[in-house]
Amino acid sequence: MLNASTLLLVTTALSGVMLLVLSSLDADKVDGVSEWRRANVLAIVALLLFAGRGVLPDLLSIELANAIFLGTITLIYAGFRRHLGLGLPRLPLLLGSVGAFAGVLFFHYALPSQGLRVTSVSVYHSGVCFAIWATLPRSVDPRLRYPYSFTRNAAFALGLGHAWRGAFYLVDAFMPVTLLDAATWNLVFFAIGTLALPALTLGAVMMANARVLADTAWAAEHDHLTGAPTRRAFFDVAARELARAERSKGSLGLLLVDADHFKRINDTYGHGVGDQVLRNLVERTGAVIRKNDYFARLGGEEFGVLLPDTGREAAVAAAERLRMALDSRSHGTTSQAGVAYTVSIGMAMLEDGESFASLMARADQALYAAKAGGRNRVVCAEGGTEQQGEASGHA
Ligand SMILES: Nc1nc2c(ncn2[C@@H]2O[C@H](COP(=O)(O)OP(=O)(O)OP(=O)(O)O)[C@@H](O)[C@H]2O)c(=O)[nH]1
Repeated sequence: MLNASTLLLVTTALSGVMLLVLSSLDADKVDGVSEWRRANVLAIVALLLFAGRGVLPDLLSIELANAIFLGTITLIYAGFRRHLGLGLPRLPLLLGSVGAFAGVLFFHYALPSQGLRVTSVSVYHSGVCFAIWATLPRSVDPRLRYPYSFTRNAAFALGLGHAWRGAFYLVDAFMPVTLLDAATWNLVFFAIGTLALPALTLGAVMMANARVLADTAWAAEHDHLTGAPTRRAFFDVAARELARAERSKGSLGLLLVDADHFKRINDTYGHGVGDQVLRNLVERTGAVIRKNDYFARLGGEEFGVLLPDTGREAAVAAAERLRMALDSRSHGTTSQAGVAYTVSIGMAMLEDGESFASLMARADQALYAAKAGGRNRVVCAEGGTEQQGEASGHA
């Protein structure tokens, strides 16, 4: 038969399991994990003290147990705030927890009422659960959506549960209640009180795992130096765009962008400045291309831009606009790296039934022609051969 003592032991075991799961996460890499861990350690201590009611002195099984339990929910909340990069509203938490603990003391020694002690503690727990619910954002990266909505919903349900628990014991404030009583309502409210922590920790673990996976996926798809998408991501997007263009009989343009005399920049100013030039190139390109265009670092100082749904003329104009935006000499400024640089661009338009490898090869030939033609220019490939000078820039 289920009774409160069994529930206490099950919840203690659950907190132990949560602690083990949290230990598998790197606290240095995931913000909030150390707070969640400490909360579960404290929960185990508090639950064991609650279970010792009648055996241990009241000071331990009531005052100390409740004080620690107030600390656990506070730490869980602190973990969520830190995980989201937010500061902690210390004053409301301090006032709330001190108020709840004062209630425990008052309704133990001044006006003894087990029910009102439960109400004092429940009001604080309810407030913190609603604060967690309000803190977690609704719109997040799709990869984080499920863990966030699970945790928000759990926090909201627990906030309601605690509020109900507080109100229930407020109404029957002076009825003799024993916390470890097996009465049905008592058990339900007891479960709400004790299972809140494992439920919120489960949400926290799911959020932390999703964050680690999302960060890993981001790192695999983005270049460490410039933050631009990688060659691998570029080819994935290119395959999708090629299929889409074929299906809708739409047009697809490709630009290969290569920094001019980059070796000279490295040799003259050092690799650090070369790196800054690459970052600057990525930043400026991001500001010039349209939202629908896709830009990636293909390797070294070479970049690719996919121009979906773009006709030839518009693609030429986009390439020329990009070349000019990257030519710091043309508007009399230098890059943030402190050195002027230019780029050459090879452009090709997808032809009927053409593979992406062939499109790349034609854009590459056009880029080669742009370099051979004096650099700082755009050359467009035409069918199997490139057309020089159609949109050439200044040499
Ligand atoms: N600083 C820095 N340099 C890089 C990076 N990746 C590649 N490079 C350098 O880029 C230079 C490319 O040199 P080249 O292929 O000779 O081309 P280039 O000097 O730009 O000459 P053109 O392309 O013909 O105008 C090499 O010196 C590489 O070491 C990087 O991430 N950072």
